[in-house]
Amino acid sequence: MPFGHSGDTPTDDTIFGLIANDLEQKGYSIRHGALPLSLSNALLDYQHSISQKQFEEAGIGRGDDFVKTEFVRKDEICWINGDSEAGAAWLDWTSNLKTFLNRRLFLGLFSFESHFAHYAPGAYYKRHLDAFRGEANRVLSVVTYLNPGWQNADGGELVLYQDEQDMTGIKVAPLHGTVVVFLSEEFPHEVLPATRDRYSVAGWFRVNGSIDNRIDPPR
Ligand SMILES: O=C(O)CCC(=O)C(=O)O
Ligand SMILES: [Fe+2]
Repeated sequence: MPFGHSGDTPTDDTIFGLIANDLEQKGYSIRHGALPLSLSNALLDYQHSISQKQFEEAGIGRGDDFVKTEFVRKDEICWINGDSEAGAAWLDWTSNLKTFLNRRLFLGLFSFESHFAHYAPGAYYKRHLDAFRGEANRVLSVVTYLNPGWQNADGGELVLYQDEQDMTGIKVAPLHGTVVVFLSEEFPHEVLPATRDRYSVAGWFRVNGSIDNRIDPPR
């Protein structure tokens, strides 16, 4: 059981229950230590093993609308498929989360896409929403962080704003194993620059957006 739980760590269903309650009450959830440590470690090891050329500069939009906008974001990304053991275990964990949330909250989540992200020192992602034109079927965003030993002075916080008017937001340090989940269309957010490399996985659950009998075409 390579990515299982040791005796006194909470089970996935306990964590999923807490996330579901948060989503029901607030529309977002911030849970430290929610990702099993063995899975966080495996994802971090795997991310370090991916060669630089497999990472791409991140852009905005998809298909013909895709643009690289340095002004908006400066991270590098690598999409996750199930080919690696760590990637498969992550997709398994998020699939279980999806099933749990669909049962509890009737969200109708259908598919999931996710990528590793690397923010070099000074990199950022300006305030944005995750669901925009052509991607209105992104329903739920999930982010987890892979940064053992992160200090407050390292910066790199996610700032989650309650709505378009909120200019203060809630700051979340990108601590190893912290999981943040929020409704993609409701919460503007940004990533502040850090003084060290910042590693994460960002993903999105979508409802079924089938077009022309192509089932929920991916990005
Ligand atoms: O890394 C984070 O904290 C958030 C990343 C993000 O907002 C995104 O990739 O859309
Ligand atoms: Fe985002």
